Amino acid sequence: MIFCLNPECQNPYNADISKFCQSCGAQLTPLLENRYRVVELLGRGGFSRTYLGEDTRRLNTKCVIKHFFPSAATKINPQLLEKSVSLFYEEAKRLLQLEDHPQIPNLFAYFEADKQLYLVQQLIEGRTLLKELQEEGCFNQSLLVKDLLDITQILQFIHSIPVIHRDLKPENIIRRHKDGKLVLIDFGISKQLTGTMDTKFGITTGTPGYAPQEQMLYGDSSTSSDLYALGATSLHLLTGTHPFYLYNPRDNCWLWREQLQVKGISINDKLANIIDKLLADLPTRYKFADELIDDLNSLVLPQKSEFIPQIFSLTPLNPVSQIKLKQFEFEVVTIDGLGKEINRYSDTCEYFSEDLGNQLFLEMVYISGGEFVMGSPSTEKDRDTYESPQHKVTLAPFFLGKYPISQAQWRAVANLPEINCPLNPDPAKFKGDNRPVESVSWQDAVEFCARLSRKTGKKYCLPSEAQWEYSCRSGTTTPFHFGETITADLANYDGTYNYATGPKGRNRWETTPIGSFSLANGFGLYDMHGNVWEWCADPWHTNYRDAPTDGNVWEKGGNNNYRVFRGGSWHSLPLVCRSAYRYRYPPVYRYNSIGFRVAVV
Ligand SMILES: Nc1ncnc2c1ncn2[C@@H]1O[C@H](COP(=O)(O)OP(=O)(O)OP(=O)(O)O)[C@@H](O)[C@H]1O
Repeated sequence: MIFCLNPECQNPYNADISKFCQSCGAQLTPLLENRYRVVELLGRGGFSRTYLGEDTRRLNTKCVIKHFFPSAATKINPQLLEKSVSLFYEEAKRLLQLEDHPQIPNLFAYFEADKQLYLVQQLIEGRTLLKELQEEGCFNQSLLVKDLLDITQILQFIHSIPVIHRDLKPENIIRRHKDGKLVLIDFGISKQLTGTMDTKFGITTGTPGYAPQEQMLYGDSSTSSDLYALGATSLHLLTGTHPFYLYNPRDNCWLWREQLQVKGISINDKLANIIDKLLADLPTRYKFADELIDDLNSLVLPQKSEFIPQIFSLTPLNPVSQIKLKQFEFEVVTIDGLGKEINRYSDTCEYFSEDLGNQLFLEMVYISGGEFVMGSPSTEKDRDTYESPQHKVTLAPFFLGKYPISQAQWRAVANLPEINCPLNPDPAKFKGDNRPVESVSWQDAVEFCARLSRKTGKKYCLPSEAQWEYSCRSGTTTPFHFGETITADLANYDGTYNYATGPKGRNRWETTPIGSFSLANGFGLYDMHGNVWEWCADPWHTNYRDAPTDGNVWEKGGNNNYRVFRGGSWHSLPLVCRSAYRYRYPPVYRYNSIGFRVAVV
């Protein structure tokens, strides 16, 4: 069977031998790119058709083929057409960028054939939540809470990039048959948040009923708008009524409680409050996924168990104060706001080398103590409230890894006897002995430090947030240790986006060997911006109010369900690579963008 790709064709199924469609006469293409066979139509959207396909070079495994097909009105408007093409390309880019998450389809291919654009992605075998609702009826409370938690964790991941989905609704969530997990699809109007990007796309701004007003009317979207759409999705699943019909725009109020009453459905007050907060106006709405996760967890886990790290405690047998230090030379560069080099100098620092065996060494740089201002000023572009208030911190001297831990170093330590938990000796996605290790959780990193401490008799640990920021800034007060901006020639991040007035560059789509940029910061440390995020020891605090001023790990009042990481990664926007930027994940999460470097105190 050959499927006719003419979107207007009324009867697209043709016999295998046909060259032209027996219904519309269009020329037939048996295999796209000599590889992908279209089998049937799955759906049609604003500017594309989605087909079920087969990959003939992978034993005819099923896949999803999206065909860019703008409407007639779009085709005759060059500006609109150009924007639609770029959105289609962005969808492919987004899938590639997010493929690390198991609940987002992988991108298989993006290509042009016969002057038409196609995107091929992983088929998620399952049922959309809309279909499930239509076939099984309204969701009960406990299923809804479980599903909300699952989706919110996916949102937490995409928001950390930061990407906004902008079209969350039951049609775009599939429950995967094989494991019951939810998968988020259709990144067709998703948006990468950058401080410099125009928020008005001018094409499509979400689905009425699900997208909040600020997104529908002004094209403004944020992490909060996806959470609003999640609230509207909950209402649909709970009541079986499209959220469009549950809102009274004249009186600006929701009617979902009335609807539940009519249907004789009652829900827990806490869940009702969560839904209210998801659908609230901007200032009072949930802003971040993890606030919602905490509230949902309190519904499913009445006695919430916090993750208590078992940190290996040891009195150093081999205090670093007795180690004879060596010196190394390094080069430092400063750039102006346009990314042009304005200063280059050489300097020296002291360090010691830890012998890991087999000619493998871990270089630890001496960081002299001192005072610095932690956090970003309110004038810093794209800064977040998390980074405030700025406060003075005075630190004692310590040692910090010259580079993030490499895969060879990881393997050497992972093969040492276990202390608290097993370690995968080869977890990284981007293989290479000299590339940074990634796909390791905070818990794994703590175990690494414990094993290394036992082997060496020194007290290895993750740096505190204060130690990390002090080290990264190395005396600078600018957004990056390089200066007012950053360029893709100096660090590994998504250089197709720029910071402030800095230039755009390339996106490498993978980690780079540690130290490959050959430029250090003022303390002799490499790769502090980009390459891999680096776990810090601290639990999460939403701002620096009451933060300690001695640079130690800030345990008190912290949320142990999250641990902080810093510095940005190979797929980060430059704004999140800033010295002051901070983010967090549960201590058990592993992603191919997160690694760590170690400290010795
Ligand atoms: N990766 C996938 N796995 C399984 N089914 C999919 C996948 N992607 C899309 N589908 C199915 O195809 C339908 C249409 O796909 P999709 O939502 O991506 O496009 P659309 O809504 O038609 O287009 P637009 O991007 O314009 O919104 C979905 O509702 C879903 O049923």
